[in-house]
Amino acid sequence: MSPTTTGTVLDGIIAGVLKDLHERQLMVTSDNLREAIELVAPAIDPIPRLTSPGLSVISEVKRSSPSKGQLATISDPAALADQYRAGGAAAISVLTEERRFQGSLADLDAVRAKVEIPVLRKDFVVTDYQVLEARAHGADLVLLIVAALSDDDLRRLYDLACELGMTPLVEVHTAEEARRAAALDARVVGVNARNLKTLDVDRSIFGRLLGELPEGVVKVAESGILRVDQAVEAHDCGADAVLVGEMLVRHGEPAQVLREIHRATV
Ligand SMILES: O=C(O)c1ccccc1NCC(=O)[C@H](O)[C@H](O)COP(=O)(O)O
Repeated sequence: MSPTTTGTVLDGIIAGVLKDLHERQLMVTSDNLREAIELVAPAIDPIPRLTSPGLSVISEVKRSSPSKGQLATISDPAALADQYRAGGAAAISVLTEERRFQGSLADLDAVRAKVEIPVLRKDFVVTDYQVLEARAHGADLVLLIVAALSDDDLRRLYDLACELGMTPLVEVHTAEEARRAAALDARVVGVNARNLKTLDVDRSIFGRLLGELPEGVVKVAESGILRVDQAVEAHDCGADAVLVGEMLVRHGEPAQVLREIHRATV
C-alpha cells in the first residue's frame, strides 16, 4: 500500500501514523481485530441523525492540532462526549491520531462505552487494518480523506467499511476530489475548509464545491467553524451537518452552543 499524499503536512502526519500502526500490528493482528468485531454491537446508521431537521452537528473530541497546537485539556473524553450528546449532537467525532492530535483508541473506547449515538473514528486511515480497528473499537463511521488515497485504495477501504456496517465519511477539499467521492457513490461527503497542504482555512470552499456533490448525498461542512453564525451560514449554504472541534472544546458549556445552533437552524 502506498498512499498518495498531496502535501507536506499530510505526508508528515501519515508517516507518523504508519509508524504507530506498525507498532500496534505487532501486538494485535487483523485476525484478532476480526474476532473482536464479532463481539461488538452492530454499527449504527448515522444518516437519520445527520439529516434530521435543523443543522446536525458532528461534535469532535479534539485536544490539539497541527494548525493551532494545544486546544483543551480533555481528561475525560467520555464526559465531554456526554455533554455533546445532551446538547443534541448528531454524532461524536473522536480523533485517534496520537502524535499531532493527542488522541487515542482509548478515547474512542471511552466515548463508545458512554454514548449510544453514532461515533466517528477521525484519523488518517490508509490501510485495511485501521478500518478493522475502527469497527473493533465500536466506531459507526470512519473518515476517508480522498487526498490521502489512490482511487484503488479509496474504493477498497470504502467497500471494507461498508462491509463492516460502517458509514464512511468521505472528505474532499477540491472539485477533483469531489468528483472522486461522487464516483464512489459515497452517501456522506465532508467538504474540509482546511487545506491539508497549507492548513489555511477557507469556509467558502463548501459553497463552491456544492455543485460537484451528487444529489441526495449528506453534505457535511468541516473545519473552521468558530462561531454559531458561521454554522448557521453553512446551513444556509446547503450543509446538512457541520463537523466542529475547536469551538466546542474551547467553550465551557458546549451543550449550550449545540442548542443555540439547533434553535437557529430548525
Ligand atoms: O485541525 C488541524 O489543524 C488539522 C491539520 C491537518 C489535518 C487535519 C486537521 N484537523 C482534523 C479535522 O478534520 C478537524 O479536527 C475537524 O474538521 C474540526 O475542525 P475545527 O472545528 O476547525 O477544529
